[in-house]
Amino acid sequence: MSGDASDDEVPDLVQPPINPGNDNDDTDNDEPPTLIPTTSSTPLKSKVPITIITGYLGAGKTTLLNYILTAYHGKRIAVILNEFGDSIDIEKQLTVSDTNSTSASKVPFVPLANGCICCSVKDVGVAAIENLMEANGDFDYILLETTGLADPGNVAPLFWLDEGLGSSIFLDGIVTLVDAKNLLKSLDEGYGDDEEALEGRKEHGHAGPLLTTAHLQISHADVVIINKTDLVSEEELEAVQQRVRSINALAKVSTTTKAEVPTLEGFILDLHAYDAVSAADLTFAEKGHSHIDPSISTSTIVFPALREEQVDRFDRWLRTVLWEDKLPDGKTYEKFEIHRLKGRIPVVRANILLVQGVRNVYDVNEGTETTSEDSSAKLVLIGKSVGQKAFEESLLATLGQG
Ligand SMILES: Nc1nc2c(ncn2[C@@H]2O[C@H](COP(=O)(O)OP(=O)(O)OP(=O)(O)O)[C@@H](O)[C@H]2O)c(=O)[nH]1
Ligand SMILES: [Zn+2]
Repeated sequence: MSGDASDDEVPDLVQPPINPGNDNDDTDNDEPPTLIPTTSSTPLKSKVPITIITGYLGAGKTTLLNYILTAYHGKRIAVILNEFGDSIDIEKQLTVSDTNSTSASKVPFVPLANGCICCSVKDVGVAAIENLMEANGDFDYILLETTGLADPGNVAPLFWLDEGLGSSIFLDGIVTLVDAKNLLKSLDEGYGDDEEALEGRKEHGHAGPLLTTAHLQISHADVVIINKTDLVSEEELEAVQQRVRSINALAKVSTTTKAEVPTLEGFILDLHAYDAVSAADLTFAEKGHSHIDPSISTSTIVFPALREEQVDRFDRWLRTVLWEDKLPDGKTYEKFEIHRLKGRIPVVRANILLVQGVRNVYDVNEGTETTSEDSSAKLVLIGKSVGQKAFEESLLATLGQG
């Protein structure tokens, strides 16, 4: 091991200077993202994973939660329902809880069997959840069920935080439930997406093929569970699977009835989807080139391993693409949008770089493998218009190889 860190250290989790999704006026019901000092007397504890569970109304989110709570013994799990002024969630509490059901709407926390608790919150955020944990003791795992219309791309960056912030939780992964019977219709027509939401998305440059909440929930997923398979024929199920894979070739896809997934650990829980990038993750994505879905697709750029002096240029390319929504180095291109990004970028005579991104937040870490001369780099992009040739041309031009 070389003792001293080189001065061009790989950047930590990088966020754009201004978060374009957030207006910056100080609404006073919003807790500021305070840094939590790590110097307190609390002994070092391991961080608690949080899994975000999304999926449209009735897709089977609560069914999955109940299944996990029954099947995943030996862990204290906190279930958090993100209510957003949605009355349905009171019902959810009742479904999940097996005690205290009558007072569920008054008491924020409902104790569940096997030491789990359930609560319903309006403002999801690290501070809110850390308060919850403080008030209720330690938990081994947190499951956050979002409302059916939530865009996971807005929720994920709240929990995907830099080590330096000293947070006690970390984002483990996003699990999206889809309803086998209704998914194709939802992707083609939008579901429950009110006019306003669709108009809003158009204003954000989503003209052209319809980009629905169903797309967003699939494109950001680490795991997609196609539930309610009992309601469709084999052919219908096959079509749904293909459509899901064409949108997101990085996600693991499985099919279930009553959300009964074959295993939990490593399959929907404890994924470490935001800190690891395995070669296997990218291999499948590289093969998929179908563009069945008109709005969102997965695309892989393969390019030669970087020389050390190209690492900064690569980072500049990422910043321009993710923060400015532009392809650097002057090529004409179609307007695009990146939801998720993963890459393994070997650097000649140095360690491999592992790249992770969700929307405009990204992270580059050094892996342990060193690079052989002939290994190539792979960058997988999920989003709108990510299949265009201009991506590769722009990247190679920025690296000085074009
Ligand atoms: N036929 C069939 N019904 C299912 C399946 N899984 C769940 N359901 C039923 O579908 C309904 C909705 O399931 P939930 O788990 O409440 O779905 P949800 O996504 O939590 O719904 P909301 O919280 O309302 O958004 C319930 O009546 C379930 O019993 C399945 O695989 N097949
Ligand atoms: Zn539910």
